[in-house]
Amino acid sequence: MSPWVIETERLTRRFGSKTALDDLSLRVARGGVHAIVGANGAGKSTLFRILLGFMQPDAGSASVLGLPADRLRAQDRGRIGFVNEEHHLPGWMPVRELVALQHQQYAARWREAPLNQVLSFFQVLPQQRVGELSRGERAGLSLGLALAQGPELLLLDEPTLGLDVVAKRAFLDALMQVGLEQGCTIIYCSHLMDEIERLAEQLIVIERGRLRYQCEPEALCQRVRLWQVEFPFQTPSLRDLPGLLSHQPLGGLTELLLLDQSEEQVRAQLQQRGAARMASMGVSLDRAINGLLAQCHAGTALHTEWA
Ligand SMILES: Nc1ncnc2c1ncn2[C@@H]1O[C@H](COP(=O)(O)OP(=O)(O)OP(=O)(O)O)[C@@H](O)[C@H]1O
Repeated sequence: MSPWVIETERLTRRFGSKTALDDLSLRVARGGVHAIVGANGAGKSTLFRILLGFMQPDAGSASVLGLPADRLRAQDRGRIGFVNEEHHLPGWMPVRELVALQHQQYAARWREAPLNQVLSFFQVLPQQRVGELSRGERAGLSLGLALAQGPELLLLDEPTLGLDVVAKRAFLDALMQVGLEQGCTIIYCSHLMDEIERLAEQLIVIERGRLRYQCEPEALCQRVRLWQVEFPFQTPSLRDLPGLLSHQPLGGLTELLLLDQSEEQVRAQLQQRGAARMASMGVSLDRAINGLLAQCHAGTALHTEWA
């Protein structure tokens, strides 16, 4: 059995002049929750579409559960659960009928218990029509159906988009309680840092269709430091500062986020630029990821890469 739940090799997908995935080589080990983060348009949904066999790459290859993604059979697809923010479900159908239909389709692996657990979590009733459900309840139903498939891999593409804080918490609680109990690998794509912070055991950062970082959240936090610096005269240009992720004024100070720099190097660099006083501190995961994404948006070159 392949140790990788997902493996892509130089995966490339273009849309006209846009390159959504650019030579993306990625390996995801089985088990746990892996969060994919990236700026808007980084290629996350395109990657999911290819992994699910909904779209073909222009070059490179992708395999899921050790099988080529472009040749998944119906029974292989049944091993992969998918939930996205749209929760495409037939509105006219009563929940009971939809559940029966899915049960029929995934009979071999069907697990009623996680579905019932999620439905009671969201207080969804069997006789309700899907179209009458609130957005949060539909999200719960989508998750419940995906879990009932008994998936080995669960792909979640911004599943809590548009949910209020209570529904979001209920969704994540259900996911953690039920999804992880089932032992499936969860790949979670989100822009919401509180969710990433709560769920992710591994982080995958994609920038413009390329893999930039794959590491544990704590490892990323250790690599990013926040500096508060006082420039008594004019603030110099900081664009060429090694490891710079972002900078912004804060009162009379300048705040800098720097990646992979030693204290001594930074102090020397800042003193050269006229800094009078400076202090450095650790950052939360939220801040570290936001710094990386800000840098991705700015399109500045990385001084270090690890992927
Ligand atoms: N069907 C399509 N036709 C044309 N361009 C597309 C299509 N699908 C995606 N793209 C382009 O490919 C790039 C990657 O899109 P994708 O949806 O994969 O990004 P994403 O990381 O999921 O973004 P977001 O976080 O905003 O959802 C974008 O520039 C997008 O405009």
